[in-house]
Amino acid sequence: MSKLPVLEIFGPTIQGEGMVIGRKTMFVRTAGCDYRCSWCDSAFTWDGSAKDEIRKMSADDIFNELKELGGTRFNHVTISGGNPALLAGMDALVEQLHDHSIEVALETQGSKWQDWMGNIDDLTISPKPPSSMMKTDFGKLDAIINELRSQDRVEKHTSLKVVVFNDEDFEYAVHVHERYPDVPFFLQVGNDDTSTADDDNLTRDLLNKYEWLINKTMEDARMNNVRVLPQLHTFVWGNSRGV
Ligand SMILES: C[S@@+](CC[C@H](N)C(=O)[O-])C[C@H]1O[C@@H](n2cnc3c(N)ncnc32)[C@H](O)[C@@H]1O
Ligand SMILES: Nc1nc2[nH]cc(C(=O)O)c2c(=O)[nH]1
Ligand code: SF4
Ligand SMILES: [Mg+2]
Repeated sequence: MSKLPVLEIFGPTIQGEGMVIGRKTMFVRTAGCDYRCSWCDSAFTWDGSAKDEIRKMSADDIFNELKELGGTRFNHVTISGGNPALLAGMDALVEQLHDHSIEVALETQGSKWQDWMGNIDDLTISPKPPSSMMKTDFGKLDAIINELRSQDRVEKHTSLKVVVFNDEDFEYAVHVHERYPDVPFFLQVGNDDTSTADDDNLTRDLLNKYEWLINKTMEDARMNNVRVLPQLHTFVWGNSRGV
């Protein structure tokens, strides 16, 4: 059985972002990413700083640890990273969770497709705006969205989520929404201080940014069918890891 590089398993907590915000969930965070976003809040998954914490785990190992931590107090697991879509061997974990009536969410940036992504219950695709310094391969993203459309996964099981730091990012978000108008769309506030431990300052700053993003959306006729969200977990736990 193939082994997966795992950096964190935690929960139960709440899903702090996107299409199932507020949902009670466990998290599995894999190591490794094909991107290097300038503002990545999980850079430890790819910058080498946590390389000693990476564990090679089978689907069984991961399932057992989820059960040890969460017992019977969960029925939803979110797989994030890093980019879990780098890992072909994730299919076994998704199947095992489904066999136990546990729903599965995935966070990925839309740069890679794996066949098991067609079985994800809550699939968040988060293409990266200019402030990240990454370049979206729209040919790749088109192919992924078309694959999901052909499997009838778009309406109920998929969403797009774009993090916005500035006006240019907002225009990028408009472009993505207009390119895939049938995919439920979320705007997310960017956190530009992912290392501060001053939660009061961070919260005030993020609330102001949320208000800015709301106002921009309210004024824009191209963005009538979107949802605007903060990262809810940062309001409760700041920049802490494993929550
Ligand atoms: C850490 S990423 C891991 C999954 C995948 N690599 C991705 O980017 O979608 C999870 C989510 O956090 C978002 N994110 C990362 N850094 C952020 C920041 N500084 N502020 C707001 N959202 C951020 C990403 O855009 C993504 O939607
Ligand atoms: N509570 C909580 N919600 C989240 N939603 C997306 C997360 C991620 O890092 O992918 C995340 C996370 O790390 N924690
Ligand atoms: S794609 Fe996701 S994990 Fe990778 S660098 Fe960007 S935000 Fe971080
Ligand atoms: Mg996060």
